Amino acid sequence: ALITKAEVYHFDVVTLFPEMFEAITRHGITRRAVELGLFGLNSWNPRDFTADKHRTVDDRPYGGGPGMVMLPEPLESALEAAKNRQRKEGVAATHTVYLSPQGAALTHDKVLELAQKPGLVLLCGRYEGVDERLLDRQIDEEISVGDYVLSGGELPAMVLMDAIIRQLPGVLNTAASAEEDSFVDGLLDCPHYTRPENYLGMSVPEVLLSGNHALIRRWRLKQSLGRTFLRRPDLLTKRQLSKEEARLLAEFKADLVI
Ligand SMILES: Nc1nonc1C(=O)NC1CCNCC1
Repeated sequence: ALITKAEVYHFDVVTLFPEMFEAITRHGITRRAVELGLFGLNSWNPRDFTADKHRTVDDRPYGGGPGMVMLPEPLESALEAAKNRQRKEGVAATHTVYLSPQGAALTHDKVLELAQKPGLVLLCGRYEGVDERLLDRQIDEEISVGDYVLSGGELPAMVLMDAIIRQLPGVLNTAASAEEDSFVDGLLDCPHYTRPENYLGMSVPEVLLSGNHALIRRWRLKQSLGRTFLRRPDLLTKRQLSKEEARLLAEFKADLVI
């Protein structure tokens, strides 16, 4: 098939720790994607937008209490610089996401939705958080990667970026996108095996050595259904099962030693 010129996805990240993002630009699939020019990443450090000698980016909270809050002015300037860069790169309507536990839980559907845009501005918080007036002015959407507290928004930002990058055309080869599909169709992945055939006395399920691709497909689907039932029954409530899937799940349950 003719490979169309893939558009570049533009990330502009506001962060006190830009070096952290080497975790995705210098390794693996995402490194290859940036080298192929499938996405671009610019970072904007609020410290570079301070006006005082000490390059202050945080201060004590009004109302007292522990910890510090990020000052709005350096963030405002850094976000404006980030948005200007997005517009220069041709992103007509910028979309700014703030990563925080107060955001909506990140889902695969949200990843797909954001991957359709031409780019994103990502605000990474540190300390207790960010002055609410900055968020009111600047943030289109708040997203959480889970109900636990991290030291900064950088790792959540990289989780979101990685998931988006994998959706961009030209990033995943067919094998990797097959892996993606198996996961994405709302079920947990099946078990995987590779050499040696006998590992410390443990063998590989016979069906996988049979070369019977119909049986192998069926076994894998049954394992995905069974694992989802055992480990994440909540996912099953959200997913219609085909007649074949319902039958395979029933078989899996019957095989369980109760
Ligand atoms: N969970 C999270 N999903 O997105 N961000 C998350 C987070 O824990 N952020 C920290 C919250 C405390 N201040 C520093 C940042």
